[in-house]
Amino acid sequence: MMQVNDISVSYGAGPIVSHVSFEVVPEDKLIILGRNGVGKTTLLKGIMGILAIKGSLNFNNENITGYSTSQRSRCGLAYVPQGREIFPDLTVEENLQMGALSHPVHFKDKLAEVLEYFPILTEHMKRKGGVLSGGQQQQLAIARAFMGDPSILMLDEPTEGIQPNIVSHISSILTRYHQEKHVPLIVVEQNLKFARRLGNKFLIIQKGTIVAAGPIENLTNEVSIRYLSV
Ligand SMILES: Nc1ncnc2c1ncn2[C@@H]1O[C@H](COP(=O)(O)OP(=O)(O)OP(=O)(O)O)[C@@H](O)[C@H]1O
Repeated sequence: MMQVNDISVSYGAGPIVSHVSFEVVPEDKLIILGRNGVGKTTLLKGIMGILAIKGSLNFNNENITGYSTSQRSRCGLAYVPQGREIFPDLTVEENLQMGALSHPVHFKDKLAEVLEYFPILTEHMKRKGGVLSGGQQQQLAIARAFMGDPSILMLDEPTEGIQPNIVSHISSILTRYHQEKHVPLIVVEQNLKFARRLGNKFLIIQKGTIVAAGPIENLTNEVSIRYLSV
């Protein structure tokens, strides 16, 4: 499905992500963990083509290393960035339309399908995205990604600053979406409870390299103390 082969990413000086390799198959809900500043966001941005990478990236047997971000989107890669980055001055409906740019003909059908996952958004369709609460904005950002019918979905800290009951709701929505659509997830996360509940595999990054990886059952308290405690 997706092979990340020996990827390095830098902002100029030394590499921030260094020789990272892993594979994602359709069954996967891969959680990427690591302390602050170790390169998790940089890795996702490299995969999404927002930052240039060294190494290679294959998606569905296609080498997409040289593709631009929009070409990667058209291949089915979707990314919900940290801080959500919805369009605050556009309405909820317009935000969702932006997510459906690649499928404008089927907008109404897709909208109805996506709102089944996020019924809360139905009552806010005409409001500006910027006036929604943080939890609602996060749901809008994920809903917008669903509108593009992604083949793989990457999320950067979807629980950051979100109250616990919405965190658990988001976990349920992502689990259901994954089960129903068979879309693999790559989720950068600091919330261990959320990670264990959602994920089937994990990897931990330290100083830009993978230092631990495996099935989620192996993300023991001992491993978290060793690599994640501050
Ligand atoms: N635009 C940039 N220019 C230069 N350095 C950057 C830039 N963005 C991030 N960095 C540096 O790259 C390193 C990794 O940052 P990154 O955001 O990928 O970490 P992270 O693991 O996602 O952290 P966090 O958990 O805090 O979000 C940090 O040292 C950061 O200061």
